[in-house]
Amino acid sequence: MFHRVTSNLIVKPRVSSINFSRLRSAICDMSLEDAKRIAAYKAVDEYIKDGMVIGVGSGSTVVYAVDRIAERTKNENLKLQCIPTSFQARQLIVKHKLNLSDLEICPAIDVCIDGADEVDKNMTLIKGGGGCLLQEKIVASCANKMIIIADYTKNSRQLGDQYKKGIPIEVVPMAYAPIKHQIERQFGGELGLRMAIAKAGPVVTDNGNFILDWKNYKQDYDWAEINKSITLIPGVVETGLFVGMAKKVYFGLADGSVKEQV
Ligand SMILES: O=C(CO)[C@H](O)[C@H](O)COP(=O)(O)O
Repeated sequence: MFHRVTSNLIVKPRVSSINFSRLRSAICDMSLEDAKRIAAYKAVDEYIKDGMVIGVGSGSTVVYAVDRIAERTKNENLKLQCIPTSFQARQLIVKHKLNLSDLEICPAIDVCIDGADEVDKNMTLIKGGGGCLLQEKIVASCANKMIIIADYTKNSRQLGDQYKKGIPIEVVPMAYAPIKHQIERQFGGELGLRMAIAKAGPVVTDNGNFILDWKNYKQDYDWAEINKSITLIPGVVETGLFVGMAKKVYFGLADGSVKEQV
């Protein structure tokens, strides 16, 4: 950076007092939130119809979808039944005074709208960044259509290109160590027990389980096969690999448009 020289004084330009990295991150955060919102609104407007049973996913992008569902429910007097995929989703449904239901009452879901941590070119997903993968997979498996909403950072060619926190695997607590060793031995990479932030010890899921995050895996795996093999290990409850489940993905882009992947 050049400085103005006045007499013998070096005067730093005022602009040097701006913290550019904070400014950049503020701008990026804003456009990322906008990207989530436009994807969520478009998906809700295109898929949610009066009388439907809907699956409500988890995460920060789903918050916008529920905002839109609530707005449309009020304006259009929609009659919807909402099945949550997590404690968070349940709270969102209750907060917006939407009809809360469950799989016992409504075992068949019309549309499930959920977020994702990464989406590859075949629409294989990594989910579970928020630790809700088990209920998310159960609810999605009951849905006629699973619709994904995400910002542009989730759009990937191969799993692992964008999302670096690993593939979540929900496990029964007593089995986490042998499962970790078996997956590392059989498939490579490293698995780490997900630790809580505002609590000492591991994250405990809504179902009372632990989460192992699998990093440094081979990126060109056949994910359907890997998913099958891992779920067969005793103590594994579910993986965050969603293979062949998503019907359509809406990516909110930084320029304000929405890209659709089918
Ligand atoms: O799978 C999930 C939670 O278990 C979320 O859908 C995923 O983590 C995406 O979250 P966000 O919309 O906050 O990026």
